[in-house]
Amino acid sequence: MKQGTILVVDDNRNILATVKMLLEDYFETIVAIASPDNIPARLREDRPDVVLLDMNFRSGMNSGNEGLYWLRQVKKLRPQAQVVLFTAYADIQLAVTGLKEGAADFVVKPFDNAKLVAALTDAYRKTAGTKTAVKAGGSGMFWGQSPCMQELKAMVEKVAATDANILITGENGTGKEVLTNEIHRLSLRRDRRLVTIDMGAVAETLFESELFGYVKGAFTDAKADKEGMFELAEGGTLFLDEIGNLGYSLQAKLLTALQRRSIVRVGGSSQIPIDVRLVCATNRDLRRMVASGEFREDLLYRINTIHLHLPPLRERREDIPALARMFLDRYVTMYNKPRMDFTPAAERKIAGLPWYGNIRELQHSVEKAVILGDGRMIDEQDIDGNTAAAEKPLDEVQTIDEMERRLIEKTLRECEGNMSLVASRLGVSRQTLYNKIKKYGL
Ligand SMILES: Nc1ncnc2c1ncn2[C@@H]1O[C@H](COP(=O)(O)OP(=O)(O)OP(=O)(O)O)[C@@H](O)[C@H]1O
Repeated sequence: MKQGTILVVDDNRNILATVKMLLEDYFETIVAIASPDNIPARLREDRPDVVLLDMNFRSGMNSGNEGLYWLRQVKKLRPQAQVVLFTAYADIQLAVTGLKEGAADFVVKPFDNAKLVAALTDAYRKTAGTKTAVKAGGSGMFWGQSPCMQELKAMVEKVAATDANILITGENGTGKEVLTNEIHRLSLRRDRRLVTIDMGAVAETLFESELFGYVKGAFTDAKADKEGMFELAEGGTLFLDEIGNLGYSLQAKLLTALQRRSIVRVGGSSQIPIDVRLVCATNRDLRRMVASGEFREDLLYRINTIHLHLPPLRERREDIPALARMFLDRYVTMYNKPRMDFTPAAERKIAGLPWYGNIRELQHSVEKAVILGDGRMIDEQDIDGNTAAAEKPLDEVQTIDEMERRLIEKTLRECEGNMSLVASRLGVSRQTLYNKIKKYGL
């Protein structure tokens, strides 16, 4: 299925033509321009979801700074568009600066077709939240068979079509954004936009104008009226990611907008009615934040009409093998590799690791194994299980509980999940071991 609009900007006409042809299977509308000077007009008229932006134009400003300049322009004129930078190998440092300034990704020239398509379709998914036709394997929500995920699925199917506000909680990498995309896809608002805003990434000073827009003259840079995220999401879904990072005073402003179902642009006076379905996500404990005075209780009630919790991967271990296999198939296709498989030892290792970075970590680990693998089999040493938390040095461990958990985890890894062996090594009964595994969510 072809979806979305992409703007491709590159002064090399050969590249422009090649990329255009390549993307025809993936994007509904492709606008290709050779001169960056036309960017503002194209943003206004074509309203692209994704911009593929060359970092080095032959004329004009030197040393790739022109690319950064245009990145900032796009972010200013059309903040909801995702920008993927197209860079020469020598410009990688520049691309990294670009990422810090809000680019979604970068692709190095000479480019690999599959990687370029994956970067652009992923970027589109971030804006549109729909299941994009990524030929190399697809990237929708994988539910798994674990009872907790099946329960969650049933709940999502029940509530997606309502307009109830939803709060999604879960550790990093558990799939809160993927779930939001799924909710939007299943909702009656699926033909309208899913607008995402990362509360952690928006400077406090810009929050109001990002969310509510502004009128011309509201501040020095306000050269024209601009709609904010609420208006952009009109009729659709507004996804406020990392809601726990929203400053206390700004929480009141958000609450007011939600209560009144209308917003006032910064510097404006008229109330603009809004019809959005709100989905918020956080990895923080908002109840605890309420108790410590960091989060407004009234806002919490407003945003969590329905609460969905995504369990960490280690609490639904039965889903790990199928997820790993799905990522294996995806990356084998994406990187044009011959058919690959896991050895039984690799399967055991994957099933036994704690995956503190959850699905994101598992995905990256499999991707890395596929990229680096040169045979048909992925063995246990190809699976990178050095999770951040597992790497935490022992002298940073603060509590006896944490020490115990670490020891059990380490032994589980070493014994590849063989419970009897783990229990005997640790000098406890199997039942005690099970109780502790449950207690620590291993
Ligand atoms: N159910 C799923 N099926 C397929 N892929 C998934 C699923 N959940 C997560 N992923 C993949 O894992 C990665 C992390 O997902 P996502 O960004 O949705 O997590 P998150 O909980 O929002 O993370 P964070 O809190 O760090 O922002 C993404 O690359 C996504 O494609």
